[in-house]
Amino acid sequence: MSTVSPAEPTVGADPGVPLLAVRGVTAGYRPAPAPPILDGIDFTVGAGRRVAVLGPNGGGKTTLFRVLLGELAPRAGTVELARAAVVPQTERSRLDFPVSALDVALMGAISRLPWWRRPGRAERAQAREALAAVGLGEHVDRTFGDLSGGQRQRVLVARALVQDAPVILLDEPFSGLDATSAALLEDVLARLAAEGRTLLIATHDVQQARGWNDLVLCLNQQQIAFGAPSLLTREVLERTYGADLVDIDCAQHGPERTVLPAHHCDHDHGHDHRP
Ligand SMILES: Nc1ncnc2c1ncn2[C@@H]1O[C@H](COP(=O)(O)OP(=O)(O)OP(=O)(O)O)[C@@H](O)[C@H]1O
Repeated sequence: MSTVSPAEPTVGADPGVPLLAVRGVTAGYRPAPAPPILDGIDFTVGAGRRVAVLGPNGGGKTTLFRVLLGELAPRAGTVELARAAVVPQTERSRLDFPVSALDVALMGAISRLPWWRRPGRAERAQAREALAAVGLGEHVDRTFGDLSGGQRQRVLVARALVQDAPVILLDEPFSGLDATSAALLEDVLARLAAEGRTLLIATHDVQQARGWNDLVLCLNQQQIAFGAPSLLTREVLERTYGADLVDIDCAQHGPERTVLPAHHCDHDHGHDHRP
């Protein structure tokens, strides 16, 4: 499923009917001859899969998501997907708007409704259901900005559920969450995958990606590798993270886990400790 030759970026195909197919994509913010931000991206993913999208800062994870959402047209190549919803980084959400968790989840209905229809009773019921599905049934009327980071992240997952998209893109959803909040979110994501949704999850946590035992996509402007987490060898991690890779000798990572991206060691800092 994977090779790691730099001259020949990995082309990956997840067996089964693809829900998402990215074929030979090159993309950038400025036209050629400016170098592209992403080059030679080529993978397919079937239903019900979690894909950990790994890469250094500036490696192109968010840019790939923008291409998948149709916000950035590729310079070359094609993207085929039914419909995608995005769960953005919560730090980028406005927290000073006086909106409730229900209001935020309800925003997911707007993209599905014709322009003349405002969300009504059916959509409100759906938003409540989505909030209950992410474990926030008791918090529908709470102000979004007053919720913890983990709760806000789950409200944004509920909004994506209301959009009813088969593919959900999550941009570093675990960033800043403490262990309890991260575990709650992990459970929600595992359930969504079990229901047949495909999740692309940008993360800096290589160990977490290994733990899911699903799929990993390693990006460093080029596609370094795509396939099962077993491909996360030292060589692949070196090519993915380059200078960001550090040798770890702390006991918690075990003797076989001697290299990790630098962010991994920082991921306990700055946590929001409300679940
Ligand atoms: N709107 C933009 N216009 C021009 N360049 C951009 C724009 N957005 C991102 N870039 C550049 O594209 C490159 C890839 O950025 P991107 O945000 O996709 O990386 P990332 O892997 O998501 O990084 P991080 O882990 O830091 O979020 C970076 O060099 C960045 O400066």
